[in-house]
Amino acid sequence: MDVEGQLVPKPVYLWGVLAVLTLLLYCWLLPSPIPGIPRNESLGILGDMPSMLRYARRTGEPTAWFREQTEKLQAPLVQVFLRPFSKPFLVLADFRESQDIMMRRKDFDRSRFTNDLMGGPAPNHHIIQPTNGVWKAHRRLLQDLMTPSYLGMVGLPAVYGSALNLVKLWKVKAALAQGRPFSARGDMFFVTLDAILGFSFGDAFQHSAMRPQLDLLGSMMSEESDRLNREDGEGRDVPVEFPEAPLNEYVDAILNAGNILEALQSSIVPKLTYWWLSRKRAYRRAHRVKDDYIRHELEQAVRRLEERKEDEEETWVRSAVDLMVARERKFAAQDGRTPEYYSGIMLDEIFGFVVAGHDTTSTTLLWGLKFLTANPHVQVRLRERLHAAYPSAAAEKRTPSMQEIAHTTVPYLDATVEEMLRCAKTAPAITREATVDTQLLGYPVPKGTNVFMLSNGASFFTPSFEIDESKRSKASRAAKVRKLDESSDMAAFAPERWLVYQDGQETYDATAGPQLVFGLGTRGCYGRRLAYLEMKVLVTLIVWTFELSPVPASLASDAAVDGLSHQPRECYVRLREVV
Ligand code: HEM
Repeated sequence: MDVEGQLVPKPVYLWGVLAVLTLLLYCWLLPSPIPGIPRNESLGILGDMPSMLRYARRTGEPTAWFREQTEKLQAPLVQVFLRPFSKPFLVLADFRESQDIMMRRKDFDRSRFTNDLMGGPAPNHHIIQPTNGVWKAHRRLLQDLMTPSYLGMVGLPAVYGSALNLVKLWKVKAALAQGRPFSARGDMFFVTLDAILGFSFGDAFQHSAMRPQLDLLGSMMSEESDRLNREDGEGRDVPVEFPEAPLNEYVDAILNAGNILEALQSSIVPKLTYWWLSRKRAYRRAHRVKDDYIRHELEQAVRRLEERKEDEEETWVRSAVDLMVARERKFAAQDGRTPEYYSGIMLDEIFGFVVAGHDTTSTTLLWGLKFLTANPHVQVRLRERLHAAYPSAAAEKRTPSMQEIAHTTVPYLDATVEEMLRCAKTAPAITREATVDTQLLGYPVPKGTNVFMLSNGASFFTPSFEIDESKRSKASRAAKVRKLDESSDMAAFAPERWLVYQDGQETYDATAGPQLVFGLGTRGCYGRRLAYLEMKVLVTLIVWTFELSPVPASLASDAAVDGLSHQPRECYVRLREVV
């Protein structure tokens, strides 16, 4: 006993209580795993976050970190802890199970993760909605935009026109570069931008990104070419750096308003990051200019619509915006309300086309150029098939016309584009959220758990993990899924994996390999048909017109960076005209 008759002095007692409380708090904050699902052991309260951030800083590819966890833990389903004090995220590396979740299961839906990302910049876009009445109402406005007839009427001219501009630009660049390589990044960015803006706003769209590039380079004199070659070094392998014309201010604003997504994508607290970034003057300005511009395009479309009679067919429609205002008028009449042509929904859905459809397509094409450059035999085979498919164009030494392309099927082209999409890993992970307590591969999955389904590892580029059939869902077991051939080199770029031969005929088979780049099921990519169209037209015109000659190894690295999509760090081409 001490002098005051206490067993333990008061300060010591208080320190003890504090220590116990701290310990309890620490234990409470520690990651609470889902029983049984493999994970990294001995994690602190920050979970896997430090490891993931270190990896992301070192490589620029956080999505590869996810793949590495499945490889390290040797399991098709693992759990990781990525946000402070939050539930685990599941990582699934199995094509068949991912297909099942997206195509058959009702207990998984759009993840709130998407809302964290897009909810700030585009709060009225359907991508953030669960599959409910609101989502359906938005999609009703866009209905038919991706039908073959609409794509033929609006999508194809927009894509073909911008592809022709690319060919023109590259002819000029090939002549100026005199056999030296140059970066294709800006050109792919511009050509896909024109395609999606032409699709969204129609042929009245004034602000092409490609035309100023053409004007700028077209005006360069031959002395300029000598200067470019002299200044940049004499070696055949030293890349030429071409000047780039600035973008129109509206186009620039649309892109800048979308660029914020890159910062949100890499943030561990995206909502807070959005709150902070959206206060910056540059962002507020870009957002305002972008909205003003879209409103202006909507006004033009409403004017065109009002020049039409009420009951007229939609044959006048020349852009996504035209179709949307026509639909809005129709639905408003059906519902007995005034049309809301300039609502946040209209603005965000149109903005969404550009954001969702531009970077993704441009990135996939950049990878595609790298794959073609590294695989000259694929170029040769594809060019042969194209010449056989368009004999008149080949005989007349001209580019295949838009109509010829629209009405011809070239299986080897389809296979090449599909293989580009697989190997590019443009969207290396698709996310879904459990809407109820459920099960995955035999493990309990609490409601609200997010699952990242990978397309950059096992069952895509390396053989699938062994999975006990009894652990799969009933629907998965019942579905007659084809066992994919995993005996060939899965990591290789080989369009042939998508081809089958029937009666000696080469045929493209979209189910012959694993593909998740567009997601799947009801919530799969809305714009995939437009993306295929763009890729087919651009790959056709590029391979028809140019040989993509090898570039030095120092310009051909596979390094990538995860932004809005999984982008190559560099993409150089060396062009030789072949028509
Ligand atoms: C190579 C090009 C493209 C890739 C790789 C791509 C990829 C994706 C992916 C992975 C998703 C999420 C799918 C899911 O959760 O299951 C998605 C959704 C979406 N994409 Fe694409 N996309 C591409 C082109 C386009 C284009 C050209 C457009 C528009 C014109 C577009 C519009 C959309 C929209 C609106 C959604 C949301 C669908 C919904 O939530 O219901 N995408 N895309």
